[in-house]
Amino acid sequence: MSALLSIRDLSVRFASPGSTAMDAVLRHLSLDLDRGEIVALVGASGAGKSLLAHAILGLLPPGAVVCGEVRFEGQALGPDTLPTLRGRRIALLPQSVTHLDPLMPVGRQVALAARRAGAPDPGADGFRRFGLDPAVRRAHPHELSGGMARRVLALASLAGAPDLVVADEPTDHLDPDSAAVVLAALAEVARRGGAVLLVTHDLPAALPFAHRVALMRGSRIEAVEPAAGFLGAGEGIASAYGRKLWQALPQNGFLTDA
Ligand SMILES: Nc1ncnc2c1ncn2[C@@H]1O[C@H](COP(=O)(O)OP(=O)(O)OP(=O)(O)O)[C@@H](O)[C@H]1O
Ligand code: NI
Repeated sequence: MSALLSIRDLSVRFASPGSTAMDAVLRHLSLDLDRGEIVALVGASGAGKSLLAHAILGLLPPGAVVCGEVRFEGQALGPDTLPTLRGRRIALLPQSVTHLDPLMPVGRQVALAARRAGAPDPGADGFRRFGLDPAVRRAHPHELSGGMARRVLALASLAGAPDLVVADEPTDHLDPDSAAVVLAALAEVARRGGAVLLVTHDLPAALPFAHRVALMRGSRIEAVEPAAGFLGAGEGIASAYGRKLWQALPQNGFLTDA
C-alpha cells in the first residue's frame, strides 16, 4: 500500500535579496508518512521545519521556487488539488496564533473549520476536551492567553477530522498538562488511521507519541530514526547526528562526558 503522504526530492529556493542567485532553504527532502503514523520533525531553529510544513500545504510565500513532488494518497499536491484538500483532509496546525481571525469569536472559527470539512461543530464539548471553558467560545483571540489560543488553534485544525495533520510546534508555550491534551488529540488522529507530521523543538516530549523521528539540519533531512531508538545512551540510534543530538540533551548531558 502506498504512503498517505509521500515527499520526494523536494527542494525550495528563494531569490536572495539584491542578487539574481537563489538560496536553497530546503534541499532534496524525501519522507513518507504511512496511515497510523506520527513522525516527529526535529531540528534547530532555522533548519527549515516550518518551510517544509508550509510547502506540503502549498502555503509558501510568493517567490518560492519549488522542485520535487509531494503526493497525498498517490495524488500530486499542487494548485489543482490542494484547495479542495486543505482544511478538509489535510490540516495545518500553524506555529503562529496570528492564524486566528482577530475579528471573529473563536467558537465561530472552530464551527466554521468543522463545517468547511463537512464535520459537526465540536461545540462546548470540544472546548472542554482541550481544557477550555465553553464560555471561551464567545471570546475574540486577543482576549485569550497564548496557551489558550494555541489550544483553540489545535481544536480548529482537528475539527474537520483530517486524515493528515501537519502540526507546527503545537505545544509551544503550553504548560505540560495542556501540551499532553494536544499531543493526545494528535495521537488520536493517527489511531483512527490518519497520520501526523509533528514539528517540534522538544524531542523528549514528542518521543512517547512519535513512531519515527526525522532530523533536520541546514535545510536537509539528515536522518530518519525509529523513535524507540532514543533511549539510554543512544546505542539504538543509527545516525551519528541523531546520537549527538540525543546525548546533548540536558537530561542526557552526563553522557557526553563519559
Ligand atoms: N519568505 C522567506 N524568504 C526567504 N527565506 C526564508 C523565508 N521564510 C523562511 N526563510 C528562511 O528559511 C530558513 C528556515 O526557516 P523556517 O521558519 O522553516 O525554520 P524552522 O526550522 O521552522 O525554525 P523555528 O524552529 O525557529 O520555527 C530560515 O533560514 C529562514 O530565514
Ligand atoms: Ni518553525
